[in-house]
Amino acid sequence: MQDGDSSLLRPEHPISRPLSTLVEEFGLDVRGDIDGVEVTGIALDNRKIIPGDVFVGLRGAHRHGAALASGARERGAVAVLTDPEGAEIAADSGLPIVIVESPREALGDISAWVYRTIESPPLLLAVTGTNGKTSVSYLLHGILGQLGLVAGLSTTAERAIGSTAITSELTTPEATEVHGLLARMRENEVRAVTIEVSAQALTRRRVDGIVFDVAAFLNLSRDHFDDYADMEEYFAAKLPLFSPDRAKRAVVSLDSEWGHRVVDECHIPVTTVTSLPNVDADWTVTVLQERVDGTEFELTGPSGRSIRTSVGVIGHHMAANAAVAIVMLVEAGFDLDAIGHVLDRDGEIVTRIPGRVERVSESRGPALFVDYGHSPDAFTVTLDAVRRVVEGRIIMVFGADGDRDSGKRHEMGRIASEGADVLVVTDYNPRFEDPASIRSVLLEGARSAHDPAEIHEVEAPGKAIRLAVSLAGENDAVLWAGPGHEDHIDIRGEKVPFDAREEARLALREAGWS
Ligand SMILES: CC(=O)N[C@H]1[C@@H](OP(=O)(O)OP(=O)(O)OC[C@H]2O[C@@H](n3ccc(=O)[nH]c3=O)[C@H](O)[C@@H]2O)O[C@H](CO)[C@@H](O)[C@@H]1O[C@H](C)C(=O)N[C@@H](C)C(=O)N[C@H](CCC(=O)O)C(=O)O
Ligand SMILES: Nc1ncnc2c1ncn2[C@@H]1O[C@H](COP(=O)(O)OP(=O)(O)OP(=O)(O)O)[C@@H](O)[C@H]1O
Repeated sequence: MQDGDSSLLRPEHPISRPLSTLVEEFGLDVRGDIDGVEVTGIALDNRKIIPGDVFVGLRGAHRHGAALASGARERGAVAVLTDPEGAEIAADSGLPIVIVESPREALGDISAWVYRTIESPPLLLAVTGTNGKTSVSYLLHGILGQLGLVAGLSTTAERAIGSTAITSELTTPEATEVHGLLARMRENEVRAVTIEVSAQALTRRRVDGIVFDVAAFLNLSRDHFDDYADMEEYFAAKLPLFSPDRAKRAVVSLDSEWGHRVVDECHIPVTTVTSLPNVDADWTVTVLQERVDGTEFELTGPSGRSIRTSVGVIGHHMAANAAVAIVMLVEAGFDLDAIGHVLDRDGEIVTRIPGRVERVSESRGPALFVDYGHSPDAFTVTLDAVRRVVEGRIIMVFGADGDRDSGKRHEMGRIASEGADVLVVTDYNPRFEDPASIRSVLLEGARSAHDPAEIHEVEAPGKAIRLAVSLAGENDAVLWAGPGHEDHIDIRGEKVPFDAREEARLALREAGWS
């Protein structure tokens, strides 16, 4: 598995199709000669072009992709697909130009045509929400494997076919890569695919050309206010996933108020789930036991049918995530008893969720969890989960993403300070921002708490985790929120290798805890 490796995002044995047929079927305009031109793939980054590809030139924030058409031709592109502005820009590229008014709007269907992904698709599952998408996707992937299916996965952390995986760049790949991945999965006889769908992916039409069998809505809370003006706009970006042209059925968690809005406003059959005691839903999850190594729960559905099992991760929220995964499979046509049978056989949902409250410590010494939480709600939920499984203090290490929704930082600091006993505020992906000013807002938030925690500031994350471990006693817990599965820190656009889980293990070893 390699960062930037996109090998799984296109078929190994592509099917060649005449460009003229594409042009005819989609009623597109053409400049240049396309007679005899055969297409085997499609890509919107000229660096990822391989011979036989159509290069899609999109207008971006920094450039018009069509300006890079000559480079695409050098790598073997057979044509450029672009908008009227791009057609002018790419005029001298030496490639035939296919013109479409709005390439993003057409890209899903065109990519589906190139890779023939509409023909006999696998079972298609989608997961959206502010928090929990990656976790639910891995839980689905795990149960599908336990049921004996070859399963495929696309998440923030990895794209995977069975046990082969590559590191992800975006949460949801662009439409060209989504369909390339589906084609690759078909070659590998994948029967069920789970795709994590971000709000940005819906806004940017990355999952067009797909009709999901079941789509789940998990929750909505403050995040991504750099992409969306407010919660209403953020919600409006998510809602289109629950329309008949995108999904056949919905599974909606009523754990956030926004779930009720999805139920009221969507136009496909809906099944509801909740982990809250006083909310009416089709399915209810009850947490039976919370341990440092996992959570046991019971899920009860219509006519009292129930299932009792465990997930090997801490937290009420993980039981709620697992419940959504199970209900999605029931809605997809799997028998609840068959699911119950494999879970009983294996003793739990067998999965590995990278960097989501992942315990990296051993049985001796403080419990150390590395998490991907980077929103106020994720902090609340994980701190609550840790508090319920440890007797001692919580020492929390965290920072905040640079160049991402700066308005949430104060609240993150306050929540951390109210939920933990000791804070170590550090750096996390400063990108092009000044890391000291990110920390200062987090610290301000932390100091504004009703009953503030003991607060430390340590710039370097490696030193921060070592301080946290040195402050922790046998019965305490260290929660490192932010880096999760990531293997680098982004400093001014440079990806500096940094693996928080590895650093945390080292820090424990150096402190004599393993
Ligand atoms: C802000 C944003 O949406 N940026 C996206 C955008 O980049 P851009 O507008 O800066 O593109 P650009 O650099 O102007 O380039 C224009 C075109 O030229 C192409 N190009 C560019 C350079 C080059 O050398 N060769 C080349 O062909 C690009 O592929 C693009 O098509 O177009 C690129 C190609 O499609 C995307 O990869 C990129 O996503 C960036 C990486 C991103 O971070 N997106 C975020 C907003 C995002 O989508 N996040 C969500 C989830 C987040 C979450 O839940 O936490 C996600 O699904 O990942
Ligand atoms: N059901 C949930 N409700 C609230 N918070 C959750 C839930 N599930 C997970 N979280 C928190 O959100 C963090 C991110 O989890 P996960 O990666 O599964 O979500 P995500 O929606 O995929 O986020 P991202 O798109 O940023 O990867 C977790 O590490 C945890 O702190």
